Amino acid sequence: MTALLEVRGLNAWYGESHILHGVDMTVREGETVTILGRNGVGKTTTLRTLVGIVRARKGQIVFNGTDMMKVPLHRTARCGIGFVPEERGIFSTLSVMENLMLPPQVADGGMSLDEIFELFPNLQERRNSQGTRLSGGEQQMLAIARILRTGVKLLILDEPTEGLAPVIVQRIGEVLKKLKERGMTVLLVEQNFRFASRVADRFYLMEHGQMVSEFKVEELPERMDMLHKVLGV
Ligand SMILES: Nc1ncnc2c1ncn2[C@@H]1O[C@H](COP(=O)(O)OP(=O)(O)OP(=O)(O)O)[C@@H](O)[C@H]1O
Repeated sequence: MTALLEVRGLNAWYGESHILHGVDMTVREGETVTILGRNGVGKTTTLRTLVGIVRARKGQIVFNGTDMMKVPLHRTARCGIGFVPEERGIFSTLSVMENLMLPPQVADGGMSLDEIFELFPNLQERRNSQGTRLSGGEQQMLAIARILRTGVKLLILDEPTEGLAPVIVQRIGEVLKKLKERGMTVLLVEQNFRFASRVADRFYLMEHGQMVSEFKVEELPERMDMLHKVLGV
């Protein structure tokens, strides 16, 4: 598999606070990769730095052949990276339908409304509901659906299952599996280890602003002792 995203020696700062200390990671085309780690180690900051929200950064980010260090935040989606933040980023005063009609198509391969509603039947039922009236799970699905409309090649998700009921978590897992079948590449941060172990092909474990370990899903059994110690899973 070819590397879609290559990150080398990535450092990032919030003001004086040095948060990322040389992050190295690779995401290959079609893979689902999960970043694991305790609270506060820099997982969210890694995603925010990759997409260019955190600009105080140093190092290399190459995506699909483009040097992302030179790309302003508003051009990130055009380059093919879509980001769903923890707070989801939908327009809560607009309806489901309006939220789905707004995102610009940035590349070929953006999903049609029919495809979106096939993947998220509940969004079709709620098509006229305002964002604020949606459940947490529906909001998360709408946030993902909005990104899928654009045609990006890499979907980045920050804790997509946070605060959601087990049945909804399972639905999101099914969505990610279907996206994988379509060839989508996904990078996510996830605290829910059970969920992550079902959807991911590969994991990075993060500590103190660096990736300290990298392993495939097949290697999970032999890593469980270490993960138990670090994450308490
Ligand atoms: N906007 C900010 N300004 C200053 N410091 C921040 C900011 N956001 C996060 N931090 C700090 O950066 C460090 C890394 O935070 P980050 O959110 O990336 O961690 P995380 O691994 O995603 O953990 P969590 O699961 O708790 O979000 C923490 O020490 C946090 O307090």
